[in-house]
Amino acid sequence: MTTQKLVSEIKRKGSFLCIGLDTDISKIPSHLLQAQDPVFEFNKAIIDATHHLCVAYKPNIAFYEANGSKGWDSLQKTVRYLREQYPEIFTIADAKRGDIGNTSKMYAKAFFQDLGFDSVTVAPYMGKDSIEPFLTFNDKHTILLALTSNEGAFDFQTRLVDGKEVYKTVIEVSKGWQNSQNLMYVVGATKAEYLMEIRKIIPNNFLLVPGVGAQGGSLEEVCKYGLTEDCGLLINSSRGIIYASSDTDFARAASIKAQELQTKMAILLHDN
Ligand SMILES: O=c1ccn([C@@H]2O[C@H](COP(=O)(O)O)[C@@H](O)[C@H]2O)c(=O)[nH]1
Repeated sequence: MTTQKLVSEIKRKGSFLCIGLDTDISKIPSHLLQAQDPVFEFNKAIIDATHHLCVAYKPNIAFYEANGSKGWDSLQKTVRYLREQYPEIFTIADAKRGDIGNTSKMYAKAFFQDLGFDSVTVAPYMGKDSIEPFLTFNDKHTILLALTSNEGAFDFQTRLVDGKEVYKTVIEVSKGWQNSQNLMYVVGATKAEYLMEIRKIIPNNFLLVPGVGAQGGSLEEVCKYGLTEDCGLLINSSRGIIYASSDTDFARAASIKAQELQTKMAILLHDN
């Protein structure tokens, strides 16, 4: 999906919500466990109940890998379902990959070609040759970890090296990579106070912002410095939406939580 199409969907829906499909088999309602693929049934119900309120879904690959080959089946079925039923939705494989060039090429093939995701998250630690194989895919987006939402972000990312924070160097250097127009960046909602500085380096790039909801990040704080003319933000919430109820009403409960965020987003977009 092109950035232009993503922006037009954000405007049409009045939403820049991304729903995280971090589907943990031990947390899904017990009545679904009789199904042949409980994880897919859960995802399908969540998607059907919330697709009109969000513009993106982000399955975190760890939750699928943890179930072995069955997990990959559930993931594949989920992405196919989204592509066939809701082709206007932007899909994010939260996989945090990156390796030497020829290995990254295989990761890119797996997530963009085989699974057909619109985007994948990657770690910048191994540098340019580990990321460029992802960037060669046109109309696909590579989402680079910049400043993550967890406490451990302070271990390396905010450290000064040659007088500059590592996360700023990551963003600045990555702007010079081939096809860097295909880059988006992860910035945690718990780090909203850093957004003013980040927007000075990348005024227009889309940011994927996890950490609203269960991690306590504030939507309003993120928007204060993160919003651009074209929105420029995808705000993710996973547990806060998909586990709103553990009973038979789980999909409706998820849609209520998603609606709460979408309503606030529509106002923020309107006032922007
Ligand atoms: O900095 C980061 C990068 C990725 N994540 C991922 O986003 C979701 C957040 O889930 P919640 O349940 O809404 O807390 C999850 O998949 C993380 O692995 C992140 O939180 N922070």
